[in-house]
Amino acid sequence: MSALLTAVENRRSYSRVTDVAPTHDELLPLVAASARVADHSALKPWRLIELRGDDRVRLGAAIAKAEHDDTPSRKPLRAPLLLAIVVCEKKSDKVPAWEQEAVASGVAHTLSLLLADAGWGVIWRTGHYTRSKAVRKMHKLKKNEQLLGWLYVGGIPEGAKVGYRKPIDAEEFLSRLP
Ligand SMILES: Cc1cc2nc3c(=O)[nH]c(=O)nc-3n(C[C@H](O)[C@H](O)[C@H](O)COP(=O)(O)O)c2cc1C
Repeated sequence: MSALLTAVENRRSYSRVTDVAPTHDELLPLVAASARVADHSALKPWRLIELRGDDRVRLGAAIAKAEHDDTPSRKPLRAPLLLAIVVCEKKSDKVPAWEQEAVASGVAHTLSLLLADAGWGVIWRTGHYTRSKAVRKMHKLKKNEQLLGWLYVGGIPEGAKVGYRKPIDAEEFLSRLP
């Protein structure tokens, strides 16, 4: 079995992580590799924003604002590092918005896999507030940008139980044209 197949098969999400996180410099090669996803017209319609320390408190306040809640949300504090996934829609006659979202999404999935392979705990999270005005503003998104959520990243807790996802019957998902 190839190392890639094993890595993909073994990937799982960690909803609980410890407070260690990859540094900016450790992330760079993984981000560069993730950029190798298929990208129609090579528009690179994505970017990532690192949220660490008090950045997460600011996100908690923005979430509360979006949800008309008096108490700041503690959700962003569940991991030491959040990577906001941003799709940056580029002007193109050839590549519609949905294709550009597919590229940004591909980057996020690939980066999740590479982070998992490097030994980090990762989970992709969103929420009703993901595309709210308050959360947009806090990330200083431009008009052509939208959030696809955040990769929550941290250390894998000792003795963390491996989640189970029932294997699919691939025959059900792969068929010939009717
Ligand atoms: C776009 C996207 C958004 C998601 N949002 C959430 C979320 O807000 N909360 C959550 O618990 N899981 C969310 N998930 C699912 C988790 O990332 C994860 O896949 C799920 O918990 C199953 O775990 P597994 O990946 O180990 O099978 C999201 C996944 C994707 C792709």
